[in-house]
Amino acid sequence: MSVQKPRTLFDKIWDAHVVDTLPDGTALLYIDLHLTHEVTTPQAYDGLRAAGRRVRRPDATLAVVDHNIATDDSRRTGIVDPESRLQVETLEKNVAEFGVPYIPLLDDRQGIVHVIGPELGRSLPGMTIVCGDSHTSTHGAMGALAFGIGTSEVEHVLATQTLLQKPAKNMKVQVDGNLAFGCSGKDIVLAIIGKIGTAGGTGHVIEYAGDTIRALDMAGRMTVCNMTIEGGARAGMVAPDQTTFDYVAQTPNGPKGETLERALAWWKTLPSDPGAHFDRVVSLNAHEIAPQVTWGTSPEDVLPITGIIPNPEEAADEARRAQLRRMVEYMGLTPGQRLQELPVDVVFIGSCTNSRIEDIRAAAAIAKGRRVADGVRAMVVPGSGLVKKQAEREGLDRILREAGFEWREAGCSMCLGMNPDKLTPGQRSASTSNRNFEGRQGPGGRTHLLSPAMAAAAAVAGHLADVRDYQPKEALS
Ligand SMILES: CC(C)[C@H](C(=O)O)[C@@H](O)C(=O)O
Ligand code: SF4
Repeated sequence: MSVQKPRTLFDKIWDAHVVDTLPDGTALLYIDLHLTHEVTTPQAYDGLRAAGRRVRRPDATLAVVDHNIATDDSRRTGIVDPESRLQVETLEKNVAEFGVPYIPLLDDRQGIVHVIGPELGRSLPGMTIVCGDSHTSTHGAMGALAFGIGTSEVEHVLATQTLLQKPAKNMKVQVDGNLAFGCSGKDIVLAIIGKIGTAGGTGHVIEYAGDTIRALDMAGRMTVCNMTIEGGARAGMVAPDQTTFDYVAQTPNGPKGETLERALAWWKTLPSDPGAHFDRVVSLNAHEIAPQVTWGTSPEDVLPITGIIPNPEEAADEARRAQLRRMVEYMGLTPGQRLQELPVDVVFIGSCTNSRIEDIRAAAAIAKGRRVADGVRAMVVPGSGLVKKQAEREGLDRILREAGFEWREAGCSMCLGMNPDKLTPGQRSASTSNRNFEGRQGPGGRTHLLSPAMAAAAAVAGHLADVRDYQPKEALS
């Protein structure tokens, strides 16, 4: 009798989706869900049109607009910027022509593609999920194999519902122990990237394991998987468990009844087998994680909030010294300065990393009974219309507005400079997004990445602050 080799979660999903394998190991994978947005689809549809092809499975494809749209009332009267307007109009024309389901801008379900997939119950355990967007790794939190693809691959998936993929190596990131007050999924993933570096996951799919990960809610797991891509890995995933199943059961479009029962029977077989081989294992102790904040222009340049700006001259080699000098200069910093002394101009709570209801609750808990500091612009941008409605039902919008935060409509917003929400040159932001390279939030803008609770603390303090000094004053409700 042959005994099957123990397999990882990644191996199992991969094996279940292989249509064919080439001698070099490259596989043609079946794709269960193709999420799409306005930025990376125009050429793909042009390609289909030129070849006279149709979309193979519109029912397994979903389109939404998120990057190029305004997050204030102006969205109701049309997009002002001609380039952004063209992107959105092009998507609308393409989905109509090819019969692809589309969530329009003014629909309640509209939102950031990586928020709405799980929320609607479209991103499910065991699936292969792709999108022409690097942060597709977010959906791995569902126990799915989810990764970003390029525009030519978008065309390939639209036409065939399959994708060519080289096999990846397995990496396990094991996090154990209780998280301290003020720490969240964001602090975990920033600490991981600080440890492994932005190239640390190259060629690997990361499975997050350990009791700290198990204790995270789905939003926390999505935050961790979301930033996996910033650690260089191809995808991040968390094995599905009761937390996942309970989440799926309450989604509007997830499987129900007997279909759900059958799905559950398979989903429960997905977690990595005991003894499954991981090419690399990295371990972290949650007790050692303090609230994190990036100081430089890469997510790996991260420190506990109690840290000080490093001195570039102390770096080991000239290349790193030059890099650090440039970062210190661009970010307008002085070596030896305490992170907590840095005044912020803008606080952005949003993005596919941290715009779910749990993130907004975390920010509101710190903001309640406090005021945004004078001269600080603080904005909260829910990840979807449904998150926004839920927050409003809970009265979180009122708490945040009373504290002086702007309460906006769903979209990518100030995560990237592709819509009216931008930093102006020299502005410093505390941002719950995932990228901090030069100009990411607008030309000349300076970004510090942190968690929603830390962002709210910065907003009320007027400078980067330790959320542990800003314990909630009152319960949320
Ligand atoms: C516009 C899109 C292609 C891009 C990505 O792939 O990540 C964007 O979402 C981002 O976060 O920079
Ligand atoms: S919120 Fe930011 S990271 Fe996420 S998809 Fe939009 S632009 Fe990309």
